[in-house]
Amino acid sequence: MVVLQEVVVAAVSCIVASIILLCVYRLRFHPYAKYPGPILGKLTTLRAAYYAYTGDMHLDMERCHQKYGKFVQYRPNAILVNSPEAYQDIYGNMKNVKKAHSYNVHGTTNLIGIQDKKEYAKLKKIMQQGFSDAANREHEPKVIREIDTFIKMISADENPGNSADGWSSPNNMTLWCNYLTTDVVSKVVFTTSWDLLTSTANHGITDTFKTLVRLVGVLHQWPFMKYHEFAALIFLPHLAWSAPSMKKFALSVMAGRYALKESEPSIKDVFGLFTDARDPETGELSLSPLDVRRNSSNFIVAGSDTTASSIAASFFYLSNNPNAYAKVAQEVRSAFHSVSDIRAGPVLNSCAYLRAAVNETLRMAPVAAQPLWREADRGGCMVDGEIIPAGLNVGAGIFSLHRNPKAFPNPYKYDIERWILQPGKNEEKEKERIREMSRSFAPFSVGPRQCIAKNFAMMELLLTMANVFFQLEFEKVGNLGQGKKGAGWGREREDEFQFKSFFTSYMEGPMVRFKKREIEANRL
Ligand code: HEM
Repeated sequence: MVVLQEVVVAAVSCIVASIILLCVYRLRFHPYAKYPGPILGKLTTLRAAYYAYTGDMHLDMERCHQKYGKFVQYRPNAILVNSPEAYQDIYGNMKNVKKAHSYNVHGTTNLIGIQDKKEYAKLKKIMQQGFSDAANREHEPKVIREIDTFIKMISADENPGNSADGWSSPNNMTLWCNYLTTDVVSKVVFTTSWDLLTSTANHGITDTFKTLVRLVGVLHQWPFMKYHEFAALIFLPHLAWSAPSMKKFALSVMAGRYALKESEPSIKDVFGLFTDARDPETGELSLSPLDVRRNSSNFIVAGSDTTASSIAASFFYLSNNPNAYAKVAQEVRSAFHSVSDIRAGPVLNSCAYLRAAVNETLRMAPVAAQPLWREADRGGCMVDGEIIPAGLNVGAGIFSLHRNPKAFPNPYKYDIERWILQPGKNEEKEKERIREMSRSFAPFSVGPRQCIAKNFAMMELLLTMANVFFQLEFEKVGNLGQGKKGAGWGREREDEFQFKSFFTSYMEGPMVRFKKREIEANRL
């Protein structure tokens, strides 16, 4: 009995001593110990996991920068750096960094999760064809068809809440934008979709996506990546269900796509492009069926809530800012003569206020607001004048970057004019001002691992908002989604759209009602 007691005491002492030694090492001798940061963050990565879980990580990072400065030790092995220079040093081209080990959570053969640069280059060569300029031109009619349905649904006359003056009943735009973008991206990738805009049968998928990106966000901060699936089941069962649920939804849409291909062998889509891709040297298929499935499903997740949140945020900010609304409305309504004119191209590109409104929305509500961790490669790297030793993580938050008052004066204000050349001022200086500001603007990230479908996403955003402005009037109803007094640090500004920073962001609302404008609304 005494022997057992001694063994237990010795074991406990060893554990306590190891923990104390680890704490001393992390606080005093770790290469990152010299940077300021929250004590708990220096000791354990679970602090970051907690903020990823609550969805307040973007605010916590911003608060840390305000308290500790540009460099913050946010986790034992990871620092955050907040400056435009640091952003380019970490994410720009030809940098000696790779994606952090935590990206394994996406799967090691999934484009977004690949660490190895050679393997990544091989896969990217195939996948970027799916969203090249030529491919986007082919996708455009599919996008427009879904936007047509979206507009019909949000402004539906048969809506029982419609008032006599033609306004629809209020729509929760986070939900409707998710239905739109999920239908768009699944049509583009698989030719078929769950028809979320017109049927409620699969509306559960939005909850699956939301839970999945929350789970992935937490696991990105999890201490032991090797056992992340097991850890998720034990510690986060209320989130872990989303992975098998996502697989089920993906398989159902793929089954629909196979059936369609039987009856219409000529269909062309991104899934087909991935399936048929061949290695130019061997002539063998480049991707296994499993990798095609995983990557295609990943495109659905990556391409739905991101664009949905950006469109929902556009509705929030434009309905909250009458001057911006009026300028975009006037511009769009005079640029196009009919609905069928609204296409990607020079006229859409000439809508400076529309683009300014979208840019300003992406600045205020960036959808990738968690730190996108990178790992210094062999030999280390330099970030804003500091040496990052090999193997350690470094990151910069897009949310903090977009609120840097040096780059964006009055950063909490939604101000589309900041993106417009101001009349009466020196044009060259104005262009330089906007160029300089754009160095701190990175909603799609920058460099080799920036969003692969950035141009597609911008096309979808601009086409959606141009069509809405051309065909409808809209106004906000109530306060859903906005900041309010007592809501906690960073959540009190009433004119700011609030979101949860999971791996991608999640919002609620705004509630918006619509009224049809009197125009010729038939596509030619
Ligand atoms: C407004 C909409 C969007 C925003 C703001 C956005 C933003 C981003 C950001 C910041 C990244 C970098 C992530 C990282 O470093 O871990 C990224 C990567 C990615 N995005 Fe997007 N995205 C959007 C829409 C889309 C769409 C529509 C698709 C697909 C149809 C897509 C597919 C991807 C993929 C596959 C990656 C991984 C690329 C890689 O690792 O090389 N995104 N996106």
